[in-house]
Parts: sequence; C-alpha cells; structure tokens
Amino acid sequence: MFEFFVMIRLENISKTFIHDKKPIYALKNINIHVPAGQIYGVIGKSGAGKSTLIRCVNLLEKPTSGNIFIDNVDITQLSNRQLIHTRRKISMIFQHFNLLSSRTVFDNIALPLELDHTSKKKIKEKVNGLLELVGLQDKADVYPANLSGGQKQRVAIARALANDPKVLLCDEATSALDPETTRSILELLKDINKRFGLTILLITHEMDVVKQICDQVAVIHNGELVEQAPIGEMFSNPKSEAARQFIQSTLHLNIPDDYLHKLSPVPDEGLHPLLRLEFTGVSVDAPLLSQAAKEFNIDNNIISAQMDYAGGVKFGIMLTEMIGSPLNTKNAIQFLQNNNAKVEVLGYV
Ligand SMILES: Nc1ncnc2c1ncn2[C@@H]1O[C@H](COP(=O)(O)OP(=O)(O)OP(=O)(O)O)[C@@H](O)[C@H]1O
Repeated sequence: MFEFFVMIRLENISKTFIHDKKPIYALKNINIHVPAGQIYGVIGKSGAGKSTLIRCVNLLEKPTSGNIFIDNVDITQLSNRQLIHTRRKISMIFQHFNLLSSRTVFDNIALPLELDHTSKKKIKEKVNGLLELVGLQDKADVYPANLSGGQKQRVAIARALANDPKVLLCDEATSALDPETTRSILELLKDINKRFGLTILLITHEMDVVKQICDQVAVIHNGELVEQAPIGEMFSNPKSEAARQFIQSTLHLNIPDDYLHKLSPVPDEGLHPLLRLEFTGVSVDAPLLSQAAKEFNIDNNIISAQMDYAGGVKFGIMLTEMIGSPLNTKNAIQFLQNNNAKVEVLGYV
C-alpha cells in the first residue's frame, strides 16, 4: 500500500504550565501526523491549547513530555546548536506579522538570509523572487508602517520562505485581517503549498479558514485532541460536539424577527413546530423533506436555508415550519432523525 511520508509527527505531546503553584494541563497526550505537502489545520476555541501546540512544534515551547519528529528527526533530542540549524527548515508566521519596523520590506525578507551569511548578490536575487511571489515588487523600499495588514502578512510569508523551509507554521495568520484579505492570504498559502510542496500546519479558531485551504483538520478542546479527519470526512460526519459546533459556525441562519415574536416555547392548539435542520453527507442529498411530506401527510414551509461545500462534501442548515397534526409532525421528525438529519425544535409558531 502507498504510504505517505510524514513530515511532522507529534507523539504523546503534553504540556503542563504551573501557575500560582497549580498545574494547568494545556496539552494532554496529543498525537498528530502531518503528511509531507499537506495543509493541516488545528482548530479550537480560545484557551484550547492551539498556540501552545504550534509553539511546541518548533520548540519555542518545550513540551513537558512527548517527542516531535520533523522530517524524521526527533528535535526534542537535539543539542541547542543542532536545533538552531534544524529550525531554519521550520518557518513561522504570526497573527501580528512580527516584522521589524526599522527595516524596509526588502530588508525584512533578507534578514534570515543575512543571518545565514548568504552573499549580497544571492540575497538580492532571492528577495526579488520572493517579492514577486507575494506580489509586492513595488514595495521593496517601503517600511512596514506604510503597509496594509494583508501586505504585512505577505512580507512575513516572503520572509518565512527565504530559507526554503520544509515546514511552515501559521499561528492565527489571518485573524487580524478582514474577510477579503483573509481569502487572498489563504489563496497565497495554498499556491505556495502546491508550487513548492511545502507542508503547512496552521492553527485557527475559524472553521472558514479550515474549510478554505486545509486537507485535514484536528479539533482540540481543553488540551485534548478530540477528533481528526480529512476535511470532507469531518464535514460529512463530525463525531464530536466540538467539531459539530465549528461546522455550524460556518453557516449563519437567523430566525426572522416576526417568527421570533410569535415563537412559543410550548406546543399549543393551532401552532406548528419551528425546526432547525442540519444536513451533512448522505442526508443532504436525499429528498428527505418531500419523502416526509408524502409519508406523514405534513407540509414544510421553508423559511430559510443555507448550503455549503467543503472537501467535496455538501452540508447545510434549514429553518422550516412543519405543518401537520401533532402525531404526524412527531413521526416526521423521527423519520428525519432516522435518516441522519439533526433536528432541533426551536419552538412553536
Ligand atoms: N506561559 C503560560 N503560563 C501559564 N499558563 C499558560 C501559559 N501559556 C498558556 N497557558 C494556559 O494554557 C492553556 C492553553 O493556552 P493557549 O494559549 O495554548 O490556548 P489557545 O487555544 O491558543 O487560546 P487563544 O486562541 O486564546 O490564544 C490556557 O489555559 C492558558 O491559560
């Protein structure tokens, strides 16, 4: 069988901080394998342990226990000198860009090459190539203060690529950017990933980011890895509540005001259930609503719906008023649930 070469392998990584003499278990036994050339996302809420995790990958943070293999080398076992050498192959970009304000764009990108004692001629060639790659040829002599957020992140990406890394770590790299700039930065990362086969590990709290560029995703919650899967599999069949919530966060559906006003929490004569339906994977393609309508003699008044697409999988949510007798609506709801749709009764209208 064809085996992927694993570029980043985290084995049983735990990290415990001591705060006020009490332990904080930031990471608990995390195992992640990132195949070479993949974009791998780690998603979690604030405080889940994402930053700690990504900082462990280049040993900015030393794990309390566990091993980290990059390109088959256990970097937890390296001497400081060896680590400096290996770290050149593990680049990182940050939420707040971390550019040097006293250096021009050109000189920011040149910095890792200068530290590597590269000749001036080679630096010029390399930096000009990188400026072109990130679309900032005309900004070489500009200082970071005069750039937009998206341009700053482009400079940071160019700087991160200067040493021809094998791995790029992205620490909430688009969290400070507006949605359109976020999209263009993610497209740039995807382009770089494809062009150079660069392995990218990113952390984020936004499923939209994962949806746009990741091949695989892991969900961490309270320092534990609760689920990991290829992106299509995660969206079609999320197994943990945390994953389900992140998927839902990419779909936005509000109850219209007039429905909110008349919504009653309890059933009553003449009122019908207002349902929030979630469809993923198999349930999204089946004509479940019309089947339910025929089989149970009910009507569905669809108020709003949103469908989306990630990793080759469709998923979506719908707000609908189900009109029929109490027994028929109860049976129809059961039918939908039996067919992998998630049904929530929001109230009665
Ligand atoms: N240097 C530290 N000392 C003590 N506790 C820490 C330290 N760094 C992180 N923690 C704790 O470890 C846990 C995980 O923090 P971490 O910053 O990794 O989470 P996160 O998922 O990146 O959150 P956010 O998205 O808010 O940055 C939190 O409870 C945090 O308070």
